[in-house]
Amino acid sequence: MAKIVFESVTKTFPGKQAKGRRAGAPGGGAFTALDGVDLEIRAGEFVVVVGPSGCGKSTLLDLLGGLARPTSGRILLDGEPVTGPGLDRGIVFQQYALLPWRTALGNIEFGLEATGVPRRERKERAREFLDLVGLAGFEDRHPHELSGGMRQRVAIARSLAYDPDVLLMDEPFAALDAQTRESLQDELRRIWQRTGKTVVFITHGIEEAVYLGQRVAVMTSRPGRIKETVPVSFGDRATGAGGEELRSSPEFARYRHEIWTLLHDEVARARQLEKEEATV
Ligand SMILES: Nc1ncnc2c1ncn2[C@@H]1O[C@H](COP(=O)(O)OP(=O)(O)OP(=O)(O)O)[C@@H](O)[C@H]1O
Repeated sequence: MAKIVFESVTKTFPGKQAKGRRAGAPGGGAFTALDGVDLEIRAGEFVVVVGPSGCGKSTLLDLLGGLARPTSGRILLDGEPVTGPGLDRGIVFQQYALLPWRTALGNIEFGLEATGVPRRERKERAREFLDLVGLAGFEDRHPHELSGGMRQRVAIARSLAYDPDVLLMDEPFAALDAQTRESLQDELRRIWQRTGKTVVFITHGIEEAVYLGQRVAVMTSRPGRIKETVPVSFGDRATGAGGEELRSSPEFARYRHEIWTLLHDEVARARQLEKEEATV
């Protein structure tokens, strides 16, 4: 049984740009962000979702996180429909969403308070996860005393600490500089391999998608659907190859080109749509 199933998931929002002639706006004031999304994700799989701006990637993740409900269709998690947020899913956003008045350790502990873990155990577990993301020694720093990359590490540790089965990540590294982003990508892959979590990761970056994903799901422009999913595997990953070696390999370039080609038409279509809207 698949861990996560999207079954003909459609999401419309009321009252936005009701231009009858557009596919994304069927009239009556409704705006269709997602239209018949079908996707299955296996337990322990790392799936990356890419698509043009505004195609509904975040909406897809919000629905899976239970932060919003589909207009039609359903999302199953372990065979059960998702009806709201739950501790079985951890979410990491682009913005760190850390509590500024709490230390790094305190922020991770905060995530555990809702789970009923006893206080002493909370502290221990928070330390363990701070260690896992490479921040041992930074327990007592407040968010403003940490770099962007470190803050995002704390956010990841906070999501992992309460041991969700599924990690949902919405462009978590987008605001970081290239070097920090690449080192966090390595870190995330290592954590994923070690913990066996199911990861659904959204990005704009084709290279990031190829580097991270076991499968890359490419979405159409608005209204969003899954256009194609591309399985990604590198022969030498098993031998521990990563970083520059992998990024500069011919296999990597082939995947990057394949996904770029799939995205290209969709991005052009999305731009055209934006232009038309700006002139109406
Ligand atoms: N609560 C809402 N009410 C109305 N429209 C919304 C709402 N949330 C999202 N939308 C619209 O739905 C569409 C899809 O938005 P979404 O944020 O999911 O796209 P995205 O692919 O994540 O975009 P980006 O890549 O730019 O972050 C957009 O046109 C957005 O304006």
